[in-house]
Amino acid sequence: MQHPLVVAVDGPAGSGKSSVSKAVARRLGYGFLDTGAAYRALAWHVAQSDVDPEDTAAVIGSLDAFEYGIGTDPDGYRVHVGEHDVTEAIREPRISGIVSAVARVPEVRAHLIGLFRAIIAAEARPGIVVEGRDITTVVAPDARVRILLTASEEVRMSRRAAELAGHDAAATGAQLRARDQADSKVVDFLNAADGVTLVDSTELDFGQTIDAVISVIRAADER
Ligand SMILES: Nc1ncnc2c1ncn2[C@@H]1O[C@H](COP(=O)(O)OP(=O)(O)O)[C@@H](O)[C@H]1O
Ligand SMILES: Nc1ccn([C@@H]2O[C@H](COP(=O)(O)OP(=O)(O)O)[C@@H](O)[C@H]2O)c(=O)n1
Repeated sequence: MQHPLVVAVDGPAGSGKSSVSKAVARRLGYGFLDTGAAYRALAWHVAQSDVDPEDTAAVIGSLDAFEYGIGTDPDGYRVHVGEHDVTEAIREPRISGIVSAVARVPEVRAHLIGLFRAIIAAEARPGIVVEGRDITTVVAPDARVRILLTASEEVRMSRRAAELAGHDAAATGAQLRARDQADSKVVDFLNAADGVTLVDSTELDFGQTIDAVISVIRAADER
């Protein structure tokens, strides 16, 4: 028996991974880990250090001074880099615009994957919902529950645009599409790998999507 029970959730930008996983964790009394936040926090750190995100060697060099802090409480979710609370700053379009360049570096991925595995292993709650792009395939391929959460591109764009009210909706949509294209060259999060259950939220509202994910977890529990 695996401790904690790991629920791995992957999917493209705006599919609902973060909000749905957090709500599922809350409902089940599980921990929650947003792995994209770590890539975003590193992109923030790179920008803060005036490092060119396209300069691979400099990005790798910046890992040494990257003091990342994140908890797994779905209710008290804050992201820190050193003393800085970057929870809101890492969601800004200027960070979304450079995060893929940082995330494609293999040394960066190896470093952060080690961190994620340590956080998962240290989880004290009975389970943890971990969401990202390569959780079902690379970070936790042995997870008890593996889900690919998708939604049509149109729906994902309109959800993200609603969230970033005040920013240009067309620019937000174009950035989301460009980021998915860049990210999908590094890991495949558009097709469900063997043993991964597809949950398509295009026609589901938020509550129905949470219920769909919980049904997959319950079904796995009964196996
Ligand atoms: N099934 C759904 N129906 C309507 N809105 C949703 C649904 N799932 C997620 N959302 C909303 O869409 C937005 C993007 O979700 P988010 O969890 O940030 O996606 P991701 O982490 O995959 O990028 C959020 O504002 C969230 O509340
Ligand atoms: N497991 C992961 C999670 C995120 N990422 C990278 O981190 C970025 C931000 O991830 P995110 O999950 O916060 O993005 P959204 O889908 O929430 O917009 C992605 O665009 C990827 O470049 C990754 O490479 N692998």
